[in-house]
Amino acid sequence: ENQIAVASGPPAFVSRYLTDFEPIQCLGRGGFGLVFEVRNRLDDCHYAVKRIQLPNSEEAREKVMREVKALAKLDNPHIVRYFHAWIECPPPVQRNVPKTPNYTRSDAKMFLFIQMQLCRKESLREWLRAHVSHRDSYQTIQMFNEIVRAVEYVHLQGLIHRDLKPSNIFFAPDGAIKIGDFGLVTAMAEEASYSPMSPEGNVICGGGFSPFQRTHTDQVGTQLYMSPEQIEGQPYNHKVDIYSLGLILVELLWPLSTQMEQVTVISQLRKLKFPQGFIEKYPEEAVLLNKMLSRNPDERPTTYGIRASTPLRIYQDSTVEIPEYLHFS
Ligand SMILES: Cc1ccc2cc(-c3c(C)ccc(C(=O)c4c(-c5ccccc5)n(C)n(-c5ccccc5)c4=O)c3N)ccc2n1
Repeated sequence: ENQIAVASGPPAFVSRYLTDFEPIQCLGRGGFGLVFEVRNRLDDCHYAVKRIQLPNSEEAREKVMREVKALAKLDNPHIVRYFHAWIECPPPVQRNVPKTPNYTRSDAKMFLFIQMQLCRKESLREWLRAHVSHRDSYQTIQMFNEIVRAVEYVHLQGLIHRDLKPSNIFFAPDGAIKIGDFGLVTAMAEEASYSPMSPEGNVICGGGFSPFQRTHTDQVGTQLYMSPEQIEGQPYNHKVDIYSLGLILVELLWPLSTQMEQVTVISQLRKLKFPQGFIEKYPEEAVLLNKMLSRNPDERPTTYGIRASTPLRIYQDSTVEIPEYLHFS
């Protein structure tokens, strides 16, 4: 007890990310986020870890934490699987900022890490581009049914996805559809000096394009699938997801080979103008889509109404009858 504590300064910072995981490759980067494929050093499994630089404002920070608490509770075969989340506060970095000769600035940043199931490298966006010539309508409707089931689960939790689009729909290693929010904030904020993603100095998110990095063209898609009420800043509800599902259904049924064609067809669909020949080929789907793409959210069906519709009815578990009053409420 006579020991005198020797002041050794603050404890050395130990990054949980660097301790528990070996980075394998960068999967995407944005202004405030990075995603890496990692190998867990203990269980030897590969995961995806998203690092989000927490905003400075307390309100914005609480919003991010609400998102994490909500996603952590989701448990559905068609929603990307959550494993763990934690926060790291690396020591502030002192560096000379060249603006003035003696100016130095410390960077104290907080990072949120989210560990999720690793999906296949291509999203539905890439899948749609790669499967233009041969596309089996039974398979695509089956895929759509899985997406609808996932959205139905989200709605039954009292949540709204708000950003359904092909680049937010991935595939599990076994091929099952997985919805999530695979995006990263795109405004390129100043890269934090502390970058836990490059511990050995050899696995970094280079400045170059990475498969999931959002490009300018990708920005074109940012609002393409968004409901009118969201774009116009009006109050909205879960029916915003139904609008996005309508546009996704058309893209699954009607192959679009270029980004230009995609933007043109979807822009027309937003005015309820279908591509030449679509209504003749898919008359029942067109009836459903006219409701899903209605400007009036109340006219759009619920996910129950979608699953009970003629084009999708055959894909349902026939023992479960969906009551009529749930088709639109
Ligand atoms: C090949 C590949 C590439 C990127 C991946 C990213 C992820 C991923 C990671 C690592 C972390 C989170 C998500 C994700 O879907 C998110 C989700 C989410 C959304 C819907 C369902 C499930 C999760 N949310 C809410 N948020 C979020 C968190 C804080 C603030 C704002 C958004 C997400 O980041 C997410 N999709 C998982 C697997 C990946 N696989």
